Amino acid sequence: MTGPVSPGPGPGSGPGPDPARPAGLPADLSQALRRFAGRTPILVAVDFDGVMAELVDRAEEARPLPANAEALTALGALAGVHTALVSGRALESLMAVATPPESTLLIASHGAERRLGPDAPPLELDAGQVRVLAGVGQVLEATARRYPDAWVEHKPAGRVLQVRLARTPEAKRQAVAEAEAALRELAGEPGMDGFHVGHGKDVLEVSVVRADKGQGLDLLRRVTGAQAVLFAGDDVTDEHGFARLDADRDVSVKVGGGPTAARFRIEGPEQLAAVLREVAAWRG
Ligand SMILES: O=P(O)(O)OC[C@H]1O[C@H](O[C@H]2O[C@H](CO)[C@@H](O)[C@H](O)[C@H]2O)[C@H](O)[C@@H](O)[C@@H]1O
Repeated sequence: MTGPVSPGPGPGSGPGPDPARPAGLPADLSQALRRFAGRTPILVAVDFDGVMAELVDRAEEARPLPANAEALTALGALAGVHTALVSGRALESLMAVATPPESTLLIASHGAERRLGPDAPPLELDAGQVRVLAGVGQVLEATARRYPDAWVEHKPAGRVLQVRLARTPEAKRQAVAEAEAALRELAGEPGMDGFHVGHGKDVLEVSVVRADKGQGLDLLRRVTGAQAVLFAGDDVTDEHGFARLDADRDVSVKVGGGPTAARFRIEGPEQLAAVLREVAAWRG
């Protein structure tokens, strides 16, 4: 394993701005990216919805902003840089909307599914998990039927109540509250308590496999041998990832508003490419 590489010229080290470095990021983030880029190997891990891509009404219609996709692909081509998408989406759905290059490592279903090489072993559920998943699906479908434009997304290990299109904010809250109450009842039935409930942006997620993005990042750090990790995410589920980062050597970036443990913040997906390009520029 090699040590930190020479950081090269940067802010304050010359008479003017470095022409190779894109302008526009806050100075403290820029400096953190410079330190991050000076380690080898590094891992750049990015959430998909709300980070690589703008949020849209129908999950299957989300696409990465072209500038983000180009910048992540370019980073992944650099020596000593690993790239990853770390998403709550099912692996198949993530691959369909993100169309990442083969070199991009994929953590999907919040960590329950992964593609770390040419073959991604399929997620296998035991009979008990299959039964619980069916029960969860019935509960969420019953709720969705009562709310026009609510629908249920299927994943190999979970079901998601999608309420983004529900008519009013009150209808969204009520649909989620009803589903939670019905799930509590389900958990009281014999052998049916093996599920985990999480919240996201206009979604109620239920999984029969316990996994989170923090575990996903730990795994990526292990398999890549990364000396430092950058993780950018926008949702509450990404806080599990931020919590696993080291304040000194890693870089955590919250995308958009809301409380967070991340050290840095950018306004939205349209600012991500600048972050990625800056890492590439500091790597030289
Ligand atoms: O971890 P992520 O990559 O951010 O995935 C989290 C969830 O993303 C999807 O839902 C979100 O994006 C949809 C499309 O923009 C949007 O309609 C929805 O309201 C968002 O919550 C996906 O459908 C979920 O399964 C993921 O868990």
